[in-house]
Amino acid sequence: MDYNYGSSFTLGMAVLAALAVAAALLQRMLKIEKDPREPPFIPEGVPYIGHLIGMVQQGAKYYQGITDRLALPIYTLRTINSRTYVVNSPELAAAVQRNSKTLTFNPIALAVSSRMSQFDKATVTTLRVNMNSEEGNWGVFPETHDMMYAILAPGPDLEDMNARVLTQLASVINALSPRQDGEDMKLWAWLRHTFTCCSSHAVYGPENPFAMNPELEPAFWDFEAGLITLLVNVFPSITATKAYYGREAVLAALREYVEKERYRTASKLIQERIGLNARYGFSKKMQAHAELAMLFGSLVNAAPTCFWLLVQIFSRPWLLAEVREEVMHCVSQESDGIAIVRTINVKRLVRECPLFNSTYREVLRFTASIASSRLALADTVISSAKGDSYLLKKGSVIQIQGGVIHADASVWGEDVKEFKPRRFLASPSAHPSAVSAGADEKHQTAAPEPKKLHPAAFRAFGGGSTLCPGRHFAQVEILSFVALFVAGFDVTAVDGALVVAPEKEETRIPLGIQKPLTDIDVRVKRRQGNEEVVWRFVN
Ligand code: HEM
Repeated sequence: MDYNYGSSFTLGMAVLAALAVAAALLQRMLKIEKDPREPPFIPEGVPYIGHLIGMVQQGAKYYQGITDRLALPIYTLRTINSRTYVVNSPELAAAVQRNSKTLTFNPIALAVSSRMSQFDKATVTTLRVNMNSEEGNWGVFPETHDMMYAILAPGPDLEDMNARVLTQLASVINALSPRQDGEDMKLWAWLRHTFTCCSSHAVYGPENPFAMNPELEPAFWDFEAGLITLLVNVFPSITATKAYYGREAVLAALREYVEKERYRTASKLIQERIGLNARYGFSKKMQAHAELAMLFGSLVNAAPTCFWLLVQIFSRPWLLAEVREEVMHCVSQESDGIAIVRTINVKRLVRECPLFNSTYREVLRFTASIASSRLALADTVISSAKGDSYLLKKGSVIQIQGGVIHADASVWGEDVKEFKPRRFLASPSAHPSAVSAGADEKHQTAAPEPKKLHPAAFRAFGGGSTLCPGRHFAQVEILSFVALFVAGFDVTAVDGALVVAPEKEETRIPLGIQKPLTDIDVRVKRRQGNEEVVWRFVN
């Protein structure tokens, strides 16, 4: 007995000792040296993983909750043995963007895209070479970046893409019935379909994957809806079934697109992308997989932005009347003896319609709660013009929380929660205090000397070296489409009442413009005198 007791006691002691040593080792491994110059650490409920649980469970709301409690311009969240710095102020966002040599996006892009696009090992190795331009401007990442920004900047290549999308959009709208009683439709579903077809035609050409495989569209949107769970990558075929099979279908269609060289009729952007990846030795399969992220980026934001812009304008008669007046100045008319042709001048829409463009930007402020991410390649001190400075340690992730900045009353004014079409009226960077407080939204006017809004405060397109290169194309497709509705159509509820904006879908981790939570039924009717009009765009 004694012997047995003694041996189990000894065994118990040994196990306890082993556990104690393991715990001490673990604690040492997980210990992170805090530097007083770092942004303040936010205590976590559960040691090491409390913030991770919060981020996964609450997503964007977790960050907003911390800001509501503490209102810090920047803070640190400890995540196991690493840290995430969360940036909430435009001044510090600009400072992060300025330090683009050490605070870079590409390692994060590589991690996400290799998972999303299922790159093989050889491709990941190729992508990694000189990824951060350490040895000059070569390598897949640096060259793709420069090529895309050049092609999508104002110039002949962009004009070509614009012309392609405008022809498509006009033909969809011209096909709308001239019947007296109009056409009823589910607005979100219709816009999503229209933009999937027209934008992919403009970017990927007439033989784009959706044109060749009409059943692909629902598969693509299944993939889009479940992307975050898919990226977590824990038994994705079970945990994110629809997204998983959606991605499989899109990847198969992209492989066929590359295999059959259907990109030969695509925009210069896609021809150059595929050519560049081929030069760097990507297999045909990987050239196709690399297009998944581009397809995603070019499709997911235009349709919801267009939805909100249409709904915000058509739900306010005063706004519709004023925007219509602006837009009609950009419309010319001729008759070919058979039909009346009305042409919308797109350049004038962008330059000469201040309220329309201000409403567009307010829609983006209101619905884009996107975070920009960077990885610290070296210890970096960032300082704002206000004189505060912070140390960001090597190996940490930095997140600029666009949604939190877009909802910050100290940046936008006390009316930050309201949708104010005139908010951006005084100038693209005018401070919203330009809008006289107290007046109703119709009668607000731009003040004579508006306080400047910080250039990094408007975050719908990100900022710095990763500022969305597609923003010019997006502006043209969205403004043109909505302008045509404003000029030639009435959009109401099916009973003729004003349309009412639905709630926004509160996805936990928004990857783009928030979508409507529910679709709305609308009646689209040609305006009197426009029944037989053929619409065109000139770019
Ligand atoms: C309303 C529409 C759009 C919105 C709100 C939007 C927003 C964004 C945002 C937030 C980023 C990341 C910026 C960052 O991390 O700092 C981005 C990147 C990007 N966008 Fe857009 N985008 C839109 C339309 C488009 C379109 C139509 C295209 C292509 C034709 C496009 C192509 C891209 C590309 C290629 C990148 C990656 C840039 C890089 O890797 O550096 N976007 N966009």
